[in-house]
Amino acid sequence: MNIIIASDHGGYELKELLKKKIVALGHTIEDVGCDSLDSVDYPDYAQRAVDALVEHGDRGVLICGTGIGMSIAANRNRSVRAALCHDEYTAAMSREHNDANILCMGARVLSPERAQQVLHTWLTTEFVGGRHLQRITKFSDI
Ligand SMILES: O=C(CO)[C@H](O)[C@H](O)[C@H](O)COP(=O)(O)O
Repeated sequence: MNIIIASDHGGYELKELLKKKIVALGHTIEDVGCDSLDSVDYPDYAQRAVDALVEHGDRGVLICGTGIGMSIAANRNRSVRAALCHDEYTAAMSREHNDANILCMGARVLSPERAQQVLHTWLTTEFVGGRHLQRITKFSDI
């Protein structure tokens, strides 16, 4: 898959670590910033990632301090189902039940080890469809 990744300054170091993990899993990666620990505004990077995802990406990974701001921003786009995940269970459910196309994580919430586990689960879990397809289709009515 082609994975679009972005962070703000709070997620920059975790982003750099997770890029290696994504490549090791055999995916291509497109990093749309940020590029340092300098303070930036997370909606700017959420928007860059969403634009790239909608245009040519398969999935997205967004990281800020809590993951909350990135998830709020990304979900403003109607093509996005961004899920803020804290553990392997929420990561698996966001894929199996919600067909999440963006994973959001908080670098100030998760240890680097936990974040890598969450990412691995999220990238390797498939949507199960069925009643869950019926439900996520209703997002477009809201
Ligand atoms: O989700 C967030 C905000 O809703 C993120 O945690 C940001 O990374 C955080 O707000 C950044 O805070 P800072 O004090 O400017 O580093």
